[in-house]
Amino acid sequence: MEIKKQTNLRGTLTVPGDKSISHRAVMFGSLAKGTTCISHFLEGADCLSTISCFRKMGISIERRKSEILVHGKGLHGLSAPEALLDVGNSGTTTRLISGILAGQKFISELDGDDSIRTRPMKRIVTPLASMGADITSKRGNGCVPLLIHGKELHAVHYDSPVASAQVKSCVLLAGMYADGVTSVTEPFLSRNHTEIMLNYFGANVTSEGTTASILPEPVLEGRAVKVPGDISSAAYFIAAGLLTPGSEILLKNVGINPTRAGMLKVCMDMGADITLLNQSTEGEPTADLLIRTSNLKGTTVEGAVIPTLIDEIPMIAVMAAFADGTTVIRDAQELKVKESDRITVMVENLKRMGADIEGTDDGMIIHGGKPLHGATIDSHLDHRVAMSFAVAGTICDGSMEILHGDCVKISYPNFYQDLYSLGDK
Ligand SMILES: O=C(O)C1=C[C@@H](OP(=O)(O)O)[C@@H](O)[C@H](O)C1
Ligand SMILES: C=C(OP(=O)(O)O)C(=O)O
Repeated sequence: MEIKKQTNLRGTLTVPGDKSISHRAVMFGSLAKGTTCISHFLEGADCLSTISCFRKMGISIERRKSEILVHGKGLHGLSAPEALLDVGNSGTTTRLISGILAGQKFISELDGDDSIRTRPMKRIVTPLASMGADITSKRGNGCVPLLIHGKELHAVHYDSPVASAQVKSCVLLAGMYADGVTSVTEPFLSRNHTEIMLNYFGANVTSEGTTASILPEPVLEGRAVKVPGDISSAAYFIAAGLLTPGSEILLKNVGINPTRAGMLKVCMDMGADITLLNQSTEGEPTADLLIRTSNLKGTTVEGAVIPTLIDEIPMIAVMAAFADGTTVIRDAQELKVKESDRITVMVENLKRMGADIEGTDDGMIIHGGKPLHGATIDSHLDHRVAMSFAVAGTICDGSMEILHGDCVKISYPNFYQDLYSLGDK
């Protein structure tokens, strides 16, 4: 994929629906009684993997032009899948569905692509096993393929060593099938979409600090879910708008849940001109984001903010390379176990562009403001890496090529069309 330089980004953009919320709407809709109607659903490959898994367990899911209809069968309505469940590239599908499958009365098997086959699943197998689940990593390496024999589950309190919404959600979902109150404490608060949406569907989830608890056997009712724009997708246009000279763009209806919106805080710390308009606090909070070209300066990104912007760090690293001064990113060791090792891959590719960057065990140190030029970038089939460098390519001089650039289909199928929709024609 060849990337062209752009100037004067102007206009309005609606980014695709939130990936995390789209996955959950399909899953919880499948376990609810009645029909769940999902609007602005993300038609990315990851969310389509979730649809395919639930269809294989007997759930009828209709894909209409502007909405998805999930005809749920209740908490105990899934049927044994005839074939293995293909989770594709999606960590969210794998970890959340495992919590559900652990409590079923049937056996199931999960497998996916080469990337998901390297991602750690012990982090969910350990708490699920403590609840009485029977899960085996078929290759004995703690990764998929996973074989799950559904069992009667016991309620536990789980102290998670990682701030991960996928681990938290997995345990809470298993807790729906347990014999008492199940709770999870995490070191920092991760995204709380599961807690919000399960309650909306009729479950009883309470949150106190970094602990979330769920009562068993909820009666979930089908609902209308309006998926907000994905702030992780908006991140590319926030960065492009801030860094491209002569820009003023409006990103409509973006989710700004505080457990997800750390990118906005970091941008403000870097000196960004961002205005929040039309804020709504009904359900998941949303706003329109007005982005204007800004002179950015370096900052420090660490601690509790990390889980609230974990997927945006590749884009933040690129912004930091264009900003003046030094940016330090710490406490982000989770980046090593995403679709690629995002510390190594960002450092390797930013160096190719001429950046002064160094990887650390848990992040990066970027001395910004060096002249950057186009390069051949290896996305390592990681959608966030491809999109971050595509944005970089619209700003820097010289030709930029992204290898395996089509991996953007995982979370943003129309990314390149949208990227070129705002610049001078
Ligand atoms: O729960 C979710 O929807 C997600 C949680 C995060 O993963 P972790 O839970 O592994 O941090 C994030 O990186 C992923 O893109 C989506
Ligand atoms: C890490 C990501 O997703 P997942 O864990 O669902 O594969 C991501 O989208 O950046």
